[in-house]
Amino acid sequence: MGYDYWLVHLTWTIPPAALFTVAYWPFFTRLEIWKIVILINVAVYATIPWDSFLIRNRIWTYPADAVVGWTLFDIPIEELFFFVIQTYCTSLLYTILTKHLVLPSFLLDRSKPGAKNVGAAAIIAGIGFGAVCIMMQSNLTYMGLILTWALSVILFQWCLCGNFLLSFPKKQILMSVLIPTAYLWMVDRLSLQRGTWVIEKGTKLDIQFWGFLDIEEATFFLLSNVMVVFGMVTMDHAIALAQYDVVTSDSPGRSLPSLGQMAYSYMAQQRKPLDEGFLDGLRAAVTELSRKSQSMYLGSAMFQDGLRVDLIFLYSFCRVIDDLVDEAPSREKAQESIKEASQVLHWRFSEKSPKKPLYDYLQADMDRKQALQASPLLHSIALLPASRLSLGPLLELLSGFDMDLGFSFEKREFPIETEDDLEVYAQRVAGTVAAGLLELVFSHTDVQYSAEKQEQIIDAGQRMGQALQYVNIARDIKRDAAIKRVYIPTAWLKTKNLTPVDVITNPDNPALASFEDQMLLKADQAYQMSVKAIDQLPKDVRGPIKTTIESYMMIGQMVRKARRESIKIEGKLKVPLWRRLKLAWTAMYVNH
Ligand SMILES: CC(C)=CCC/C(C)=C/C=C/C(C)=C/C=C/C(C)=C/C=C/C=C(C)/C=C/C=C(C)/C=C/C1=C(C)CCCC1(C)C
Repeated sequence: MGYDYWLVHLTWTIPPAALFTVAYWPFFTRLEIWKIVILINVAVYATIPWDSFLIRNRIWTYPADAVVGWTLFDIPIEELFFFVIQTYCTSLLYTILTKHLVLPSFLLDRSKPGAKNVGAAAIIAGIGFGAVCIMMQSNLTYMGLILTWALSVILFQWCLCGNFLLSFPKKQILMSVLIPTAYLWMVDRLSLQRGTWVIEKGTKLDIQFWGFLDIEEATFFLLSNVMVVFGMVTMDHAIALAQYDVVTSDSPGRSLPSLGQMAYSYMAQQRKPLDEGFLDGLRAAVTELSRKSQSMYLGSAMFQDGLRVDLIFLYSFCRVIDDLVDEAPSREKAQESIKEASQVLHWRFSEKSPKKPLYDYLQADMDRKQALQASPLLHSIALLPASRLSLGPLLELLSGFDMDLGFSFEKREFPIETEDDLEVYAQRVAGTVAAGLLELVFSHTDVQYSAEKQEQIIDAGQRMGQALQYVNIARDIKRDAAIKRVYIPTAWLKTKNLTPVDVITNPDNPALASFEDQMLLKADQAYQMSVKAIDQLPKDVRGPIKTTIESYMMIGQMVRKARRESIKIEGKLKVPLWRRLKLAWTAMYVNH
C-alpha cells in the first residue's frame, strides 16, 4: 500500500478546491450549493459502473504501492474522490464565472434554426464511432468506451437544454470547461509519468502528448468537464424557467420553488409559450445596465433570482426617465416626458391595465420591436413589476425630476432654498428608489412581515436613500456646478455671504469645503439613524444591501480625505475595485 494517489490529491486537487471555496464562500447561495451537491451525486453514480468496468477489464491499472487499498466495486477510494473533487472544482468555477448572468435572458434562442439538430447529429455520430471502436476489440477500445459513455450523457443534456446552451454566452462555457481541463491534463501527465496510475497497452492508441499524456486521457478529462458544465447549464435552464415564471406572474409575491419542483416541471416540459416581448425587454435592460454601470451590474448579482430581475426593471425605469429629462432639448420637452410617464404609470397600475403581455396593448398597431424603439419610456413602464410595486414612490420620483427642472441660471432660479427643500429633494430622487427596492424585497421573501413592520423598515430605508443622495451631492458639487445646478441649500450659502450663482461661477472656492462637510455630516446622521433596520431584512438581502450602502458611505470618506489632503480629482470619484471587493466579501460574510 502507498500514499502516492492521495498525494496527488493533497498537492493538486484539494488546494485549488479549498482556495476557491474560501474566496467564494460568502457569496455561496443555498441554491448554488444544492446544485453542486446534486451534480456530484449524479457524477459519482454515473461514473462508478463505467470506471468499475474499465478496471475489471484491465484497461487501466494502478500499482498496489500507490493506493491505500480501499475499493468500491474495485474502484480505489482515491479514484472515487477524484469524481467528487473534479465535479466540485469545475462546477464551482462555472458558478463563479456565471454569477453575473441573468439566466432568463437566455431563454429565447436566436441561433440558426436547426443548430440544435446539427449538434445532436454530431454527438450521435460520435457515439456511433465509439461503438465501432469498441466492437473492433483493438487498441481503440479505451477510446470507444470513453466516447460512448460520455457522449451519451452529453446527448441527454443536449436534448434538454441545447437551445438554452446555444444562446448562453460561449466565453463562460469555454472557460469553465477548458481551464480545469488544461489543469487536469497537467496533473494527469505528472501522475502517468510517476506511475501512480497506468493505462495498459493493447487497448489504447499509444499516442501521447508531452511524452506521457495518453490521447484517451486527454479526451476523457475534456469530456468529463463538458458533462459537468452541461449538467450545471441544464439545471440553470430549469432555474431560468422557474425565475421566468416568478417574474412574469401577477401574484404580489412568490419565491422560487424547490429544486425538486423545478426539476419536475422542467422534465415534464409542459409549458405555455414564452413571452418574447418580455424576454427581449429583459435582455435589453440587462445589456443597458451592464453598459451604463458595470459596478451596479456586478453588484446586482448579489441579489437572487426573481428579486434581481425585478430590480433590473426598476433600475431601467429610473434610467430611462433620467436620460429623457437630461437629454431633453428644452425644459418644456422634459416636463412633457415627465407628464407622459405619470400618465402611463397611472394606467399601468390601474385595474384596467392588462396583466399579461403588455406590448400588444401598448401599441396595438405597431410592431413590438418598433414600439420598443419608439418609446423606451412606454417599454420600461410596461416591464415594471406592477403587482409587486406601488404607484406612490414612482410618482414621487417623477416629482423629484420635476424639481431638477426648476433650476435656471438665467432666471436665477434655484429650487433648493432651505435645508427642508434639500431633504424633500433627496427623498424624492433617492428615498423613493429605496422604498421601491424594499417593496420588492418584501414580496420576494418567505419571511412574514406585518404591515406595520414593513412601514417601519421602509421609513428607515428612505432615510438611508436620502443619506446616499447627500453623499452624491457632496461628491458632485463641482460637476453639478458645471451644469448650473446647486444642491447646497441657499440658506446655508447665505451664512457665508454666498449665493448659488457664486458656486456656479467659482466652484473652486475653498469656502465651499465647509458645506461639503456639512452635507457629509447630514449623510452620516441619516445613515446612523437607519442602519439598524438592515438587520431586520431577510437574510439573503442584508449582505448585498449593506455592500451597496457601505460603498456609498466609503465614497463620502474618500471625498473628505481628498479635501483634507488637497487631492485633485479628475471626473467622478470612485472606490477602487479591490476595496469594493473586500467590502462586499466582508458584508456578505458577516450576513452569511
Ligand atoms: C435539478 C434541476 C433543477 C434540474 C434537473 C436537470 C437535469 C436533468 C440535469 C441533468 C444533469 C446531468 C445528467 C448531469 C450529468 C453529469 C455527469 C454524468 C457528470 C460526470 C462527471 C464525471 C467525472 C467528473 C469523472 C471523473 C473521473 C476521473 C477523474 C477519472 C480519472 C481517471 C484516472 C485518475 C486514472 C485512470 C483513468 C481515469 C480517467 C479513470
